[in-house]
Amino acid sequence: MTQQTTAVPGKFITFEGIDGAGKSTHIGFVVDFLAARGKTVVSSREPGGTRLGEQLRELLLHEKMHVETEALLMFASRREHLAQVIEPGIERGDWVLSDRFTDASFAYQSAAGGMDRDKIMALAQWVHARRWPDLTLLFDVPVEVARQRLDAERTLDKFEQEKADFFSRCRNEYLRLAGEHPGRIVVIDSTRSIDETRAAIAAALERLL
Ligand SMILES: Nc1ncnc2c1ncn2[C@@H]1O[C@H](COP(=O)(O)OP(=O)(O)OP(=O)(O)O)[C@@H](O)[C@H]1O
Ligand SMILES: Cc1cn([C@H]2C[C@H](O)[C@@H](COP(=O)(O)O)O2)c(=O)[nH]c1=O
Repeated sequence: MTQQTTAVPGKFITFEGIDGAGKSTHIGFVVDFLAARGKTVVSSREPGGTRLGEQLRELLLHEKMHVETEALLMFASRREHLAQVIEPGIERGDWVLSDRFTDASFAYQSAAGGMDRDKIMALAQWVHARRWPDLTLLFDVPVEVARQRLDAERTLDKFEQEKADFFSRCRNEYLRLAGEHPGRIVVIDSTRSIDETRAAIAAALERLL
């Protein structure tokens, strides 16, 4: 008789926040934290995470385009990411981390870019109706703090060059989403020191372990 073993499904954790909020700073910490607890971790990002997705990322971060084209390309990248990285990883029992997912489309293309929210929801239902993150860490800082952090460090891409009111709309939408999904989205006060922020992240992760 053949015995079939089915892996316990893994988890899906996403990182969100306005540009410069500090989310990328903490992904390495989360990888180490979970690995130390015996989890196999896959760390990825959107747009990107696959060969095609990284090509789309180049276009999305550097070419001006209609906001609906932008949303469609974000979801094209996401579809490939789900097929190649997210779903196979979760099925293997891995913990899949993604630097951004669909909440970013609500914040950037809809709230800030002006696209109809229902169209983003329709794309989300089409592309990943049954797959939403188990946990979303929302790194929250005032727009001015994020701007100072970005200015201190790099050449700005298309989104990072947007004005303060664009990021205010993004931030407000992220906070609105957190209010709508309190069981999934944990707001992390990212104005605190890196160590204090890590402690808040660790507490949120413990809930999933
Ligand atoms: N808690 C913190 N205190 C002070 N500086 C911080 C803190 N967290 C991050 N930073 C700094 O802010 C800058 C931006 O951080 P990071 O690249 O992680 O932001 P991000 O949210 O991933 O931005 P983006 O989405 O644009 O990539 C970095 O220089 C980082 O060192
Ligand atoms: C997934 C996703 C991303 N964006 C924007 C948000 C950021 O400005 C960039 C990605 O850059 P990061 O440094 O890796 O955070 O893309 C978006 O507008 N919509 C999306 O769905």
